Amino acid sequence: MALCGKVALITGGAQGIGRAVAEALLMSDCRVSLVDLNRNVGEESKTKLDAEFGEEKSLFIQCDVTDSGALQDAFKRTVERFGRLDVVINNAGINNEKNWEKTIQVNLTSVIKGTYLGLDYMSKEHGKEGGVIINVSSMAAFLHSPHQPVYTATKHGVIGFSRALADAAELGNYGVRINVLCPAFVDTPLLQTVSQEDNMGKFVKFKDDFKQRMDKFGVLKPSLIAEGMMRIITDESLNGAVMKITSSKGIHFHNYEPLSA
Ligand SMILES: NC(=O)C1=CN([C@@H]2O[C@H](COP(=O)(O)OP(=O)(O)OC[C@H]3O[C@@H](n4cnc5c(N)ncnc54)[C@H](O)[C@@H]3O)[C@@H](O)[C@H]2O)C=CC1
Ligand SMILES: CCCCCC(=O)/C=C/[C@H]1C=CC(=O)[C@@H]1CCCCCCC(=O)O
Repeated sequence: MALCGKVALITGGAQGIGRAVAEALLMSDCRVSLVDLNRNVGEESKTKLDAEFGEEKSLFIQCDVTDSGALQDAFKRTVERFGRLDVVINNAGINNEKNWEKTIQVNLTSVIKGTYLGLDYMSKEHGKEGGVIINVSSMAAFLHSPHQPVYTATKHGVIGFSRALADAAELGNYGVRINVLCPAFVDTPLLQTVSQEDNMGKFVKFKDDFKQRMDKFGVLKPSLIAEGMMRIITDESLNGAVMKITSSKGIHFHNYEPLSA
């Protein structure tokens, strides 16, 4: 997909990985809609992006992705402002094993809703021009840990849902590619929550083990994750792909055994 003039909606776009991919897209002359719960950080990011790229290139929408109406409105406002939608990145995520129901709502339920909204605005089944959806999972879906059982479950779910829907998109000729990105540890505020009891609950007692894994596996820069996302967006051969990004192997893909006859 050539990005000049295209439009991307990024949930959780105010900081961290979402902010990094927003910058990468803007540098490719794509316009971006930052959808985020955090109004203060979102408006700060918008101000900085305006200074670098011009205020007409981006939009910040304060939105809780677990509020279905607000999420629908964010998609509607994005298309009203920019006239089209080509890329959806369902990136917003939390790490809360105490309020684990909330973790499921943000990390999985809202990713499903954001994916279906993306199809509403991009799929040829609705007379649209096609596009690409990236759903953000985690390497926790491949190397689980005792620290985050529900977070891990949500990230597994993102992979299963996305790969199944990618098959449907191909069979149904939606013209929309649906792919998954699984980063290992990334240097963002989210990573700091692993030592907080408010987030980890009883699993906070395992924080030393978690930190040992961070030391062992390394911590990635958000810009590398953005690079992986740009590859998914621009490589139109990718549908149902699961990109993994680790310190040891960099950007690579998970290989699934073909279905046995
Ligand atoms: N940081 C890491 O080590 C890794 C992160 N990931 C995933 O990457 C994605 C982005 O995470 P980071 O950038 O690291 O986190 P972050 O905490 O820096 O950014 C997440 C953004 O999502 C927003 N957000 C949270 N709940 C929301 C809601 N209900 N509605 C709208 N926005 C909401 C936050 O306000 C924040 O701006 C998440 O899905 C996370 O699970 C995956 C693997 C590793
Ligand atoms: C608080 C959210 C941040 C955690 C997200 C995440 O990806 C965690 C993954 C780890 C949980 C237990 C593990 O051991 C996972 C490590 C994943 C790194 C795997 C790297 C493998 C390699 O470099 O070959």
